[in-house]
Formats: sequence, C-alpha cells, structure tokens
Amino acid sequence: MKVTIVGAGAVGASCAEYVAIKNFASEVVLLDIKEGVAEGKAMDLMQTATLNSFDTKITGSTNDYSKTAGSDVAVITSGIPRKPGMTREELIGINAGIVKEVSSKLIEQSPDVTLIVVSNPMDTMTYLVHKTTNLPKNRIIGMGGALDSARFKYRLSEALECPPSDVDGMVIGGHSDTGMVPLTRLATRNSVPVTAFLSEDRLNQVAEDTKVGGATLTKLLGTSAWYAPGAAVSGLVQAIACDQKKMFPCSALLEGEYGLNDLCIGVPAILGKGGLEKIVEIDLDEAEKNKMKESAEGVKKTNGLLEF
Ligand SMILES: NC(=O)c1ccc[n+]([C@@H]2O[C@H](COP(=O)([O-])OP(=O)(O)OC[C@H]3O[C@@H](n4cnc5c(N)ncnc54)[C@H](O)[C@@H]3O)[C@@H](O)[C@H]2O)c1
Ligand SMILES: O=C(O)C[C@H](O)C(=O)O
Repeated sequence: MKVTIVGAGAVGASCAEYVAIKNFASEVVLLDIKEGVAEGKAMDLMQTATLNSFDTKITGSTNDYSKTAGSDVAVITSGIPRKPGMTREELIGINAGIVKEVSSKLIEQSPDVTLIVVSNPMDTMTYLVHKTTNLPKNRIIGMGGALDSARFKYRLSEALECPPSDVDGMVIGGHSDTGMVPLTRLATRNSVPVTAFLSEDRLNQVAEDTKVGGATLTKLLGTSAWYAPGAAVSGLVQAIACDQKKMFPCSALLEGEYGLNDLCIGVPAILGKGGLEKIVEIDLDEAEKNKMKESAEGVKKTNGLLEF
C-alpha cells in the first residue's frame, strides 16, 4: 500500500506521522514544492521509526511526481492555510490553482488512485477535482467531517464532564464556520442520547463551539490546526487501505442524495478499498434538513467563484 501526501507542511507532515505510527502502509511519499522540505521531514520522521515501532518507509520529494507513481491513496494538503480573522473561503484564489495542478499531476502517475482533498475551502476544492479530472466519483473524497465530528465529540465530552471515548456523534454539512451541521439530536453517551443529560441551551453552545472549532484554533495558533486534521486524514487513509468499510462524514459529490445536486458537501459515507463506496442517507428532521439546505447554498456560492 503506497500513500502519497502532497504538501509537507503542518497537516501533511502530521498525517504522514499518524499513517506511519498506525503501521498499515508499506510506503509514504511526502512531496512539496519547497526545495528539501519534504526530504527533510521524511528523514526526521524515519528517525522516529525505531522509537515508535513502525516499518512504513517514508521518503520525500521536491516536486518530482515520478516518485509518487503507483500510489493507492493520495492526500492533497498543498496550499495556504488561513490566518486569524480569515474565513476558509478566502483561500480559494490561491488554493484552487494549486489543487487543480496537483490533482492532475498525481493522476498522471497513478491513474487508479483515490484522492483525499484537504486543502481549503475543502468542499469547493473537492468539487473542483471532480470537475477537472476524469477519476470516477468514488475515488475523490473531501476530508472535513471526520475532523469536525472529532471536535464535536470533544466539546460534548467537556459539557458532559466525561472522557471523549464515551461519546459518539457526527457533523455533516459544509466544512465552514457557518455551514457545519452538528447532529446534537443523534449524539449519544454510551448509547444514551446526550439530550438526556444536557439542556437545549448547553447543546446549542456545544454546536456553536464545534462550528468555529477551526477558527478558535487559528486564533490561538496564528495559523490553522494540524494534529487533529492529520489524525482525521490518517483515519480515512486507513479505512481505504485496510478496506475497513468504516463510516465517516466525508465531502462527496451528491446527485440527488439529501435532495441536493451538483456539489460536494459532508454526508455520512462508507470507506473501503473502492474509496467512497456508499453514501448513507439518514433521516433528518425538518430543522436539520433546513440547516443542510442553507449549508449547501453557502457551498454553492463558493463554488460559483471557481474558474475552470
Ligand atoms: N479540510 C480540513 O479539515 C483541513 C484541516 C486543516 C488544514 N486544512 C487546509 O490544508 C491546507 C494546508 O494546511 P497546512 O497547515 O498544512 O499549511 P502549511 O503552509 O503548513 O503547508 C502547506 C504546504 O503546501 C506546500 N505547497 C504549496 N503549493 C504547493 C504545490 N503547488 N505543490 C506542492 N506543495 C505545495 C507548501 O510549500 C507547504 O509546505 C490549507 O489549505 C488548510 O486550510 C484543511
Ligand atoms: O480552520 C481552518 O482553516 C483549517 C481547517 O479547516 C480546520 O478546521 O482546522
């Protein structure tokens, strides 16, 4: 199993580290445009192999795509992150060109690859890859919901004063400060609905804190987060590599599902060796359906800024 990660910055390197530590891939190639950075990070990570007990071979490349040939899964984290006060949508001007070029070069070397798009604005970047490449739709997946759901569970565990591992929950919708739809109605603590423990006001607070999870960290760090994003991507890579049939909310191209068409947005999906193998349609109540519709309108507005 060969995994390529384009963009050896904060998220790309964190993803490479989690993939290696989970020890399921034979090879990870890190590629970056900045001279020597990918090679340096790959060497630094390889020097943790005996410390962290993994056998994955990590190599780096400065923009030489021939090194990525035959990749099973490729992750696109190349592009700029936001600074405090910015929205993800403001990154479109620079990141669209980078994502378009990178996806085409990856596919040239690995025609059967499954692409995981991370660069922001992620739902629109995922849509761009669908529109500008000829990969089948199951082989293009946007990562956002897995991260947002992890943040949702963290916020729920704070409110419940319990370990995060007690909590289950999911965030669907667009990966944006206003577009996320945390499904508070369906979240549970050890199978008991969290609505049994938390007031409506407290749950609304959890949902709002979840939606601005990325912005909160960007304000603290001066740039956007990388540990949880890297871990979330590594979960998707593992599900595909190990044919786990795990369910994650992912940005998928919708063709009628959830009453939506011609956009990529976060919905529950089964990931396995076929990439995004199935979109799972869950019953949403009227309020959730309306939030999903509003979220889709926001994503479509950003998609409208794309030039193909
Ligand atoms: N979808 C998500 O959940 C999520 C989470 C975190 C970050 N992000 C996004 O991921 C992207 C990367 O974030 P980061 O914190 O790692 O940024 P970063 O600046 O640390 O790393 C980006 C890397 O991309 C490289 N790069 C730029 N253009 C390139 C090109 N044409 N080819 C190859 N490499 C190129 C840069 O040299 C840099 O090393 C940002 O757009 C950020 O908003 C998305
Ligand atoms: O917040 C960002 O800009 C980066 C990423 O989308 C995140 O949610 O951490």
